[in-house]
Amino acid sequence: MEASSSSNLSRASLVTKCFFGWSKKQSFFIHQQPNKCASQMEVFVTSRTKEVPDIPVVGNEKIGVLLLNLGGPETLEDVQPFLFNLFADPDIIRLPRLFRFLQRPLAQFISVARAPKSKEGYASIGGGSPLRQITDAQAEELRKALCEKNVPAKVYVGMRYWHPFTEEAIEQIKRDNITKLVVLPLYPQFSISTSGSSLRLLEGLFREDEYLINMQHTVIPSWYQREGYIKAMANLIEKELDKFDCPQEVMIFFSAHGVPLAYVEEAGDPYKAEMEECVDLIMEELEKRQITNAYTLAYQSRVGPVEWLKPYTDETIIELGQKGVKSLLAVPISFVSEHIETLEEIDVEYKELALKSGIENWGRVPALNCEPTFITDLADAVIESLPYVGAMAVSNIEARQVNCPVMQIFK
Ligand SMILES: C=CC1=C(C)c2cc3[nH]c(cc4nc(cc5[nH]c(cc1n2)c(C)c5CCC(=O)O)C(CCC(=O)O)=C4C)c(C)c3C=C
Ligand SMILES: [Fe+2]
Repeated sequence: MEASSSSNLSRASLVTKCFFGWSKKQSFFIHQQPNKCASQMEVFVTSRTKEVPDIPVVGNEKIGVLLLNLGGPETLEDVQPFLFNLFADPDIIRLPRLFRFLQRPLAQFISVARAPKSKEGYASIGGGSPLRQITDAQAEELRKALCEKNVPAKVYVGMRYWHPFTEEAIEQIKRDNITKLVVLPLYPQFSISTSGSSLRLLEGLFREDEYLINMQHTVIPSWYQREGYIKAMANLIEKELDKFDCPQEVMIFFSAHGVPLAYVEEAGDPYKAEMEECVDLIMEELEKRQITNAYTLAYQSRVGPVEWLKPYTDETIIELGQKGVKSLLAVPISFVSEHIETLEEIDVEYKELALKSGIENWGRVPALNCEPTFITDLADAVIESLPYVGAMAVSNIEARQVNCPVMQIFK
């Protein structure tokens, strides 16, 4: 497994390089904004991190942690410009170099076409994404956990497609004169389309900026293997299983956000391999607790006409119903916060489909959000990465698997 994911990684870096290269236009200015007043547009650091006026100093160092996340529309008015930012990302719609000039017109077209359906979804979960609020809360809990472990640090939130944008967090990091930075994508498993996209953006920002290029930093590329994270997931699953009348008869249904198949098969995205290993590790942890339920992994949320990772969640639910499975526990596995795809797609659409397909008992494991074991583990991940701050990885393969500087991820 390790050897094959290593070769995938080196292939990934080659293919992403030749497909995308780097475009300066990709940075800050691509973000589309709805018509907002200036004061709204200027908000960029989380309100919670703002409440901490002084940056803690350790020796001569000011430590920062940058949490990278996707971002989500906060109002229905934000939905179309948020979708534009998402589809304008060459790591989301991968066009051959020759057709790159079509990226933004295509993003405009797709975002306008998709907005009504997407708005319906956001309307049904209260009119916007909870992602900013949850990520801010995670940042604050992480700051407290680090402080309790005697590592005072300021925690920043940088979103890829909506406020607070990564570029804005970086500007604040510079204003705060942070001297050591740990970059932590809030995605347990690495995908070109998520952590990869955010890190590519950072790479461009660092390359162009004298302060950043000299700032000591490290990246934690993926962390699904961490014991604390695995235990936190197992705890949540165990607790939800106990709510069923016959817990041992429940099928544990891991549902991960999909990616187009070509990401894995052509671009060498390690996402599928990391996802499968992650599920194995969680099941091993459950087995240690004498929980030996049947389980399966499927992929949800596909968009557009191309083939995505299979099996698809909806088709698998129907098949399980046909096979006579009566109890299902859905486990969202690729993302650590509640979001539209847990609150709407799983809780409403898939639940309805399951009940129609003959499944009688349905449950869903909540996202980790600010679960204390999880936050403590994130704090440990940050602390363990500190010795790597400023250190170079030996190879670019190593750079995608261990802590390393941004510049080495796509080397
Ligand atoms: C690990 C998680 C995610 C992967 C991998 C991922 C890939 C991916 N996503 C799209 C298209 C869309 N994603 C949308 C929302 C969305 N995606 C993720 C996570 C992953 N995406 C999250 C957490 C969210 C929701 C944020 C929120 O507002 O709560 C959307 C918008 C919603 C919708 O219209 O359905 C789109 C579109 C692609 C194309 C892709 C891989 C190439
Ligand atoms: Fe997505």
